[in-house]
Parts: sequence; C-alpha cells; structure tokens
Amino acid sequence: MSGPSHDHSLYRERDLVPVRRALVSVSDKSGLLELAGALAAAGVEIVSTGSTAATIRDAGHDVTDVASVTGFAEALDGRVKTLHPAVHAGLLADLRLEHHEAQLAELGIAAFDLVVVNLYPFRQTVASGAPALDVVEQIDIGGPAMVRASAKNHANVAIVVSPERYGEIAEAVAAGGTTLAQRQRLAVEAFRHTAGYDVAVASWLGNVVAPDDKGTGFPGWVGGTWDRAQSLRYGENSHQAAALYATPEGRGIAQSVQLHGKEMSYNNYVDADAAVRAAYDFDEPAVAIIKHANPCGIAIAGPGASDPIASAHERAHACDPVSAFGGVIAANRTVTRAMAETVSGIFTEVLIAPAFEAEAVEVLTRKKNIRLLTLPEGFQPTVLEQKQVSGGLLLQQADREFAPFSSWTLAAGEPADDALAAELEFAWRACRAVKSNAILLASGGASVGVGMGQVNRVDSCRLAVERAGERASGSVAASDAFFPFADGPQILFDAGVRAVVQPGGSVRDEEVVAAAKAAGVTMYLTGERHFFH
Ligand SMILES: NC(=O)c1ncn([C@@H]2O[C@H](COP(=O)(O)O)[C@@H](O)[C@H]2O)c1NC=O
Repeated sequence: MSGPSHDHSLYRERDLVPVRRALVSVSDKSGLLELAGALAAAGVEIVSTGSTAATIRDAGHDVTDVASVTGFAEALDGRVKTLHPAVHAGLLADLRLEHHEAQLAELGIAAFDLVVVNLYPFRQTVASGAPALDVVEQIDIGGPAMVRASAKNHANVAIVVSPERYGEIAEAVAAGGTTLAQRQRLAVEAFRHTAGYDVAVASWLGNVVAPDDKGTGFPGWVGGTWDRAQSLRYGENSHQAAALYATPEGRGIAQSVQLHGKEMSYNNYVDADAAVRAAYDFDEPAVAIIKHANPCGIAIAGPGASDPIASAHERAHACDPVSAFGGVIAANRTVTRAMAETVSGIFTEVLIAPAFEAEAVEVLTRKKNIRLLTLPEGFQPTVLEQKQVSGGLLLQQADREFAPFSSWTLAAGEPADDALAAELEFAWRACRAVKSNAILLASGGASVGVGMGQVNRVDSCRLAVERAGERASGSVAASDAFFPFADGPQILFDAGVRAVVQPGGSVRDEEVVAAAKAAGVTMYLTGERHFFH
C-alpha cells in the first residue's frame, strides 16, 4: 500500500453528523436562497465565496466570506478562492480519528460538516461556441477539489452537487444531521459528477484544442458517462439481466417518454431504435414497421393523401401484414386519430413518434398492451455509432450520406423519368434500413417485398420477390451492395422488376449489366454501398 494507512482500531464510529458549519460555493444559484434560509434557521454557519456569498447576504442571511477563513483575498480573477489549507483541512479532517481532531484544533481550523458546490458551466460554454480563451476560464479547479475532498471524507462531510438535493439536505439539517448512508450516497453522486466533468474537459481539449486524431476524425481517447435510466425486466432473453443507460446530453430513444403501456423491454428498445432510424431517414411523412431489427414495411405518404402519416402507415403495413403482427412502429410525424384507429386494429408492441394527437392517445390507450412513446423534443439520431467487441469498441460515423439520383450512372436500359427516379430514390433510401444482404422491392414509395439478413444475395432476391408476390411485377429494386453474379438480379428480372439501383463495383459488373440489358431493365449504379449489420 503506498497511501497513508492507520490502525483500524483508532477509528471511532460516526453515523449522524450534526450540521454546524457549511461551505457553499455555487455557480448555478437556483434554490440557493431556500437552502441558505433553511441553514440559517438551523443556526448553521455559512462560509461562502464571492457572488454566492453576496447572493446569500443580499437575502438577509449571515454569511462568512471564505477570504476571512483563508486570510487570503480571492486572487487571479477567481482562479484561487478556496484552494487553501484553511479550507481543505476543514474538508479533509477525519474526525473519527482523535489525532486529526487534535491537529485541526492546533491549526485553529474548523471542520465543515456540509459542502454545497456546483461547478462552472463548462459544457454549456463549449456548446455556446465561446472562444477557447473563455472556455478555459470555465474549467473549474477549486470546485472539483472541494467536491472530491468532501466526497473522500464522506465519513464526516455531506457533499451536495445538485440543487435537486437541497430539499433532502434541509430536512436532514433540521432533523439533527446527515446519516452515514446519506453521505455515502451523496459521495457517489459527487465523484460521478466530477468524473463526468473531467470527461467533458478532456474530450474538448483532445478534440478541439490539441486534436490527436492524426487526421482520422477519431481522437486518441474516448470517454463517456451514462446514467441508468431504467432497469429492464431482462435482456434479449429472459435469463439475461439488462438495463438502459442514457447519456446526459442525449436526445434519442433513451430520452423518449412513455405515455402508455407495459414497461419497455430490451428488444423493444432495440427495435424502436431501428424503427426511428428508418422513419427519420425520410424528410417526407414516413412510417417504418420493425420486427427483430428489420423492416417488414417502410413507406412514405401516398400522393395527395389527406392524412399523410396515416397513409404512410397503411402503405407500410400493406407490405407484409403477416410479419407486421407484434411489430414496432415509428412515425416521423404526429400520430393522427386516423393512424391510431388503424394501428389499434393490429397487434403492435410499440408505437413511437414525435407526438400524438390527443384523440390518437384516446384511441390507442384503449389497448392495454401497446406501448406509446414520444421522442424528446429536438430528437437527434445517432451520429457516431459504437459497437462493443470483446476487449474493445468500434466507432463509426452513422450511415447518413446519401447519393441522390442526380449522381447515379445509368448502366442499362432506358433513363428513368422523374416518377421512376423518385421510386428508385425511395427504394435506395429504404434499403439501408434493412440488414445486409438487403434487397428491397418498392412501388409508389412503399416497400412491397424485403429480403433481409441473408448470407448470400441470391437468397435475398428470392425472399424479396416471394414476399412481394404479384407486386414484384412493375416494382423497382434496390440492393445494398453490388451483385457479385448475375444470378440474383436475374431472379428480380424474371419476376418483372422494371428498374434496379445498386452500387456497382463488382468484378462481374459487365455480366450483371448485360443481364439487365437483355431483360430490358433499367439499372443505375450509385457508387455508394449501404451495408447494415
Ligand atoms: N479557484 C477556486 O478556488 C474556486 N473555488 C470555488 N470555485 C468555484 O466558484 C464558483 C462559485 O463562485 P462564486 O461564489 O464567486 O460565484 C463555484 O462554481 C465553485 O466551483 C473556484 N473556482 C474555480 O476554480
């Protein structure tokens, strides 16, 4: 052991710690006066810094300036205020130990029983686009030092880092003091708070000030913090324990609000994420229906539809009504009453949308089993994807690039007119919501047959055509990656597919294109692949 150690028999028990002296230094002043009032009413001495002290004093409460404790005026534009032994010995003295108590008395330093600190708004300053000089000034040094010292010394000190805890602390003070269990809980919160703060500072320094990504866009170090948002009944299967964690800045599925229905399951979250990813890939009103992370229907509203989102849902459902049973549905527009009425007739696990009309909620909440979720305001899809591998983490930019029709190359057949170009663009976009190998047949802005997740492209073609049935004839097809042979596309041509879009780039492109020409089918090459695993 390299740190100092003590004979364990020297420690005296301390559970209830009466609060006689508090150190208060907060950047976020919300709730401060209520807390200060409660402390003053209980006869607690409040020691405080600059503007925190001024705020408390202006409200008519007694307050001791920290400078009178340190004998040292705040210096260097506030860079040094509380960084002083007269403060830190008062935070770190372990009063369970007689010799600490004696030493503190010898030094003439009084101990603190309660510390209330929140830190300079570093993240908000970065987000505001402030210049680096200002951001650096918002790196709090004295605050985290006090938070960490008090949290280490939780046997004696209660550390509060969030105004949300003020009520509980005021009650404890009035009731005679803080308990050990309470101080331990607060210490956990405190170290998590400073850890998150340091991650934000280290990320900004390594990403913005001195990027060490060597031109890759990926920094030499990645940090992150997540809070448990929900413990789940189980994971992918009932013998797997699971929980949902949310990142503080996130505005996605993990921050969605459940309006109705049973608790979300692990698989519900996975499918809801896939559904939202697919629906939000479209600017037009769109609906995606997901089963096992794959779409069994994606559609945009039909032309001139009076209720666009209801139309998109009906068309998405029509793709594969058998598979849509027990599906997870995402809409990228407010769910209307008409859409709700259709959905309520179909067994559906989850419906997630940016909002619901009140009448839609009324209709859907009659169904006990459906889960209704609203996305947070300003929903943000994932931009950087993370995938765990044993011993590590893969990071990649999410697949957001999309080559428009105007950039494609005609490889076979007649050039597409505007209507056919729109059909192909829809199919190409919808196809990237399908797990590879993906073949998607579409007609009029709605999928009609999906071949997903096969280990060869021929089977995906077969599956898509089989699912489309008669609808394959006259449809358009998209393939997420090139055709390695002409056998797959031939299945599409034989089924009556009239146009195909695919990346191209196979060594046998010529063979594939020749087959399209022979079949009189239009084929476009995008030069862009959309694998999705
Ligand atoms: N330097 C120091 O000694 C120091 N001590 C406390 N602070 C921070 O100063 C803020 C409060 O200052 P004021 O009371 O002046 O508004 C708090 O966010 C606290 O975390 C400090 N500031 C930054 O490092």
